Amino acid sequence: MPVTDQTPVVTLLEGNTPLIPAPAIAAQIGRQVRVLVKYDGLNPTGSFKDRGMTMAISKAKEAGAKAVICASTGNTSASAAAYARRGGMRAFVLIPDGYVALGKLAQALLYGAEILAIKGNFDRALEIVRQMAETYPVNLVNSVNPYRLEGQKTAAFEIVDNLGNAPDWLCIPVGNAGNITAYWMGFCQYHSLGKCDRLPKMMGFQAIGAAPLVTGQAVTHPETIATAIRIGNPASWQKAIAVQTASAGEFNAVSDAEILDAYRFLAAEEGIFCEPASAASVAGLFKVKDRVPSGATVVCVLTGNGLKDPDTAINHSQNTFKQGIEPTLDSVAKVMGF
Ligand SMILES: Cc1ncc(COP(=O)(O)O)c(/C=C/C(=O)C(=O)O)c1O
Repeated sequence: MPVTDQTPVVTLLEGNTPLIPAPAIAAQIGRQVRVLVKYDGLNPTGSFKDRGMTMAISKAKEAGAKAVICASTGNTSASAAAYARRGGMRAFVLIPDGYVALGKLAQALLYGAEILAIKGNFDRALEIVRQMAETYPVNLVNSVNPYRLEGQKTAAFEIVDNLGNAPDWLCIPVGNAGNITAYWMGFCQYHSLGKCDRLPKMMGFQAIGAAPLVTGQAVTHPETIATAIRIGNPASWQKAIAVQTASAGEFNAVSDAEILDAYRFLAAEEGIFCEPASAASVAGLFKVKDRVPSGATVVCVLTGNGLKDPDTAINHSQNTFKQGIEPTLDSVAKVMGF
């Protein structure tokens, strides 16, 4: 890691998230395919961003920064705020007004972020914060900051440490494309250290309404219910293409309906509540399941905790609950069907 004894360590003990076997997903594929999910929603602020933020904020503090800035669809702003405030710095966050999930807004507010909700999307916000960091004394902590990727690559380290090798396939949701780039960095670094004797096929998935890496064209008005990946012009576009080429990987698109089906399946069949964007990795695996080699080991990255987006959970749950039940044993037993 690019740190020295002089680097202050701003940490919330992020990382070391569980790699959970997913037998119900594997059963949908068959052919002795093994599926595990890397549940990075269990990081301190509830998403994988913490891995990169501990590094970016520690290095910003080392450089004497007094303030950091980021554009965000929500998770970056929550994580930047938590770590910057812990590091004694101000955190300015630009978010697309009206398109940030409730939990993420709650976090940014409570962590003390200085929130600027712009009348534009993430891509426009990113353009502005890049100009801000060039003009004013604020340190940019979006994933164009290389220290973010250096932190996020640790998830790949953990997967290899846990499996004893790299998986055959890695399925991951893609927005700004920093995370897929970071995972590949981690697998390659571990491979060069002899910690694994293979590299995974990197399978990136985008929402159909926000899939520039699939179509090859930037999307001016990206739209998807998975607001975390509602991004039309990925900052790490070229790096992601390089990962696709080097890993013989693919970028595929999944519909919002497919994302929501996988989102509900993960919760109701595996007991794992992730946010909609994260479920794109499983929706994508389901979509290409006939092409998974028999006996392969597949890891799907679940990038954010489901609690981040309670509105989508309530509005798109296919579950209901009965109300106004009389508070007696008989009434309850009757409703339960006894
Ligand atoms: C849950 C979740 N899953 C996947 C992604 C895509 O990762 P990248 O491909 O590295 O962008 C994001 C990204 C969110 C932001 O970009 C932000 O928070 O500003 C996310 O929050």
